[in-house]
Amino acid sequence: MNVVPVAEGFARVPVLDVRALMEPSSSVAERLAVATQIGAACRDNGFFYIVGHGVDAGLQQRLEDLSRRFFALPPEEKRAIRMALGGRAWRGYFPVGGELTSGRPDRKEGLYFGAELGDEHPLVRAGTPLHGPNLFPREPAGLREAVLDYMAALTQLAHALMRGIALSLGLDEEYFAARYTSDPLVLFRIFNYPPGPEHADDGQPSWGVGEHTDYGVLTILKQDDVGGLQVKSRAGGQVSWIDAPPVPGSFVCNIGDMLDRMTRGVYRSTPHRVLNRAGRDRLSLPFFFDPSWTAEVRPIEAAALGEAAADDQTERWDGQSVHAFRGTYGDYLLGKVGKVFPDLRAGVLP
Ligand SMILES: O=C(O)CCC(=O)C(=O)O
Ligand SMILES: [Fe+2]
Repeated sequence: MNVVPVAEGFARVPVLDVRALMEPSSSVAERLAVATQIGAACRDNGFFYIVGHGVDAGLQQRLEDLSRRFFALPPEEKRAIRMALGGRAWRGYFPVGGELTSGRPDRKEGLYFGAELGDEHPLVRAGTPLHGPNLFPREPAGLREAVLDYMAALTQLAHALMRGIALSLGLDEEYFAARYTSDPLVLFRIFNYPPGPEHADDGQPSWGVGEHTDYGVLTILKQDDVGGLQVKSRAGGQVSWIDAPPVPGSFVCNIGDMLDRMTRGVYRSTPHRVLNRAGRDRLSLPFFFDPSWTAEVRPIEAAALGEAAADDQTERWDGQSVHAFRGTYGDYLLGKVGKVFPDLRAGVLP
């Protein structure tokens, strides 16, 4: 496996070539070599770039171009698919300031999507939050197909990466699929971070997204060439914020709370945040690969894991423990998303 050389300054978010996980013809040794690199990154900062992922560059470009065209539409056209119209499925458009992190509005607008499920799907019929049909805009034409094709491609990629993560923990390659992700909860977002003053009226930085961790298992993020993503590093026992700048052709991967929980803190869900200082719009497209809604996520009993890490509840961005929680992944997620969109919560959540 090749580790792509990176310039000084962002060497601490490593760039990994994951080709061997994508190709059925690769040898066990080749797959293990990638897995070892992934394992090291997960034990270190919990963030890594991937290349050699095989996701079609033309599809990515098409999605990026169409997304820019959507955000450039007049506000009333974007509001035609506002999230309030998505109901329990929790889909659609929200304007700048419409989403909160730790109670503060983020300086971003965005589109929420998920697996496209019709009314006949059992979870939709049962009124399960975050499941249902997407709200696609009329304009620009083709955005619907691009989003659906991209979600399909990233779902395949996520399954392959989960096989690598399983190998990295000394587990059977199908460990996660067999227990949690054969029917994953897939959530996909397209964000536009507009330029603006670096500080809000109260003197705080004007975060595009405030400090947070992701909730599920694995996040695969496509970002444009603007930059602004920062990762909380604990390298050498020191807490510092390091940049995860754009690397052409790559995705940024990071692990979520459920993998932190499963590994008893050995693989941490690392806090991150975004500040767009570039003076132009920043586009980012996070894809969240989560356990199925009804899964109860349990610690892995594996010798490979060694000692559990200490619970980091007191240091966590929201003061919550990912280890003490009892219930299904759906329960966990609802507790989180209700805080992100308090207005919507009142209308659609149980
Ligand atoms: O836009 C980014 O770079 C990160 C977005 C993010 O962290 C999230 O949506 O969870
Ligand atoms: Fe995130």
